[in-house]
Amino acid sequence: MTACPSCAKYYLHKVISYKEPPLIPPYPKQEEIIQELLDYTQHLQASLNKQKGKSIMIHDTDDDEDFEDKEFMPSYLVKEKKEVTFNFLKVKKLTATTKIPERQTEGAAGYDLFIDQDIEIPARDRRLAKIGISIEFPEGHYARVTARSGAAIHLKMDIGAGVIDADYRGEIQLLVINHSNNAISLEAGDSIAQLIMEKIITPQIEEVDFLSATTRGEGSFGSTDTKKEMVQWKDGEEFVSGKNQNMISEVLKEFVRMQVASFLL
Ligand SMILES: O=c1ccn([C@H]2C[C@H](O)[C@@H](COP(=O)(O)OP(=O)(O)OP(=O)(O)O)O2)c(=O)[nH]1
Repeated sequence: MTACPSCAKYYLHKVISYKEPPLIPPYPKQEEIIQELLDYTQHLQASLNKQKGKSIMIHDTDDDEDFEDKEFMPSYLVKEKKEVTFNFLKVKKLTATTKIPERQTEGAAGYDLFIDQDIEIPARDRRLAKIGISIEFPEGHYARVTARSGAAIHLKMDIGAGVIDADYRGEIQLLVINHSNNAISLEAGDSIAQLIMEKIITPQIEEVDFLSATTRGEGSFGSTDTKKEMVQWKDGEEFVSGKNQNMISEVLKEFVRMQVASFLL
C-alpha cells in the first residue's frame, strides 16, 4: 500500500507504529541473582572475620573438593582463578599500658600513635620516645612515622627519621626533635605522631652509564622558579638561570653521547 502524502492521518499512524520500541521481557533470574549476591557478601564478611589477614583462594576448579567458597560463589562470577587477600595492619602491644593506634576519621591517612612513657625533651634537643607497640603490615608496603600537625605547630617539635621497614618487628620509637627554647614534657597517652603506610616497590639495581634526557635535567633547588631573586649566583656574579643551565648541559650531554655512539659504530 502506498502512503498518500496528502493524507496526514495515515502517514502519522505509519510513522508511530514503525518507531514503537520493542517490548523487553523482564529478566527471570533477577531476584535469584540479588539473593545470591547478598548471601555471598555475608559469606565474605564471615570469612574476613575468621581469616584475619590470611588469603582466601577463590576459583572454579571442580577437582578442588575442599574449596569451601565454591558453593557460595554466584556462578556468573566464578570465571577464573584469583586470590583475594584481606589486608590488616597487625599491632602487637608490648606493654599493658599502651594504646592501639587510631584513625580519627574515615578519610584519615594516618593512624595516630600514643606515647607509652612520660618523657621530657630538653630545649633544642632530641629524644627517642617509646610507643609500646610493634607492627606488621601488608606485603608491598612500608610505613612512616611523622608529626601530627597540631603538635608540630603548638609544641614547635618535629618527628625525625621515621622509616619503618616491612621486616622490622621491634618496638617503634619516635625521634622527637624539640625546636623550641623550652623543654617539652610529654605524658603517657599523648599523641604527637601518626603512622602512614605507603606502597613501595624495590626493584633490583642496574648500574648504567647514561640516563634518559629530560627537560629538567639536573635542575633542582628552585631551578624552575621564575622570580628574579631566584636566579643562581656564583662567586657574587650572576651567571645563567637554572633552566638555561639545564638546557645547555643537556645539549652538551646529547652531543657527547652522539660522538661516543658514532665512534663505537
Ligand atoms: O623513626 C624511626 C625510624 C626507625 N625505626 C625502626 C624501624 C626501622 O625499620 C628500623 C631501622 O630504621 P632505619 O633503616 O631507618 O635505620 P638505620 O640507621 O638504617 O638502621 P638499620 O641499620 O638497623 O637498618 O628502626 C623506628 O622505630 N623509628
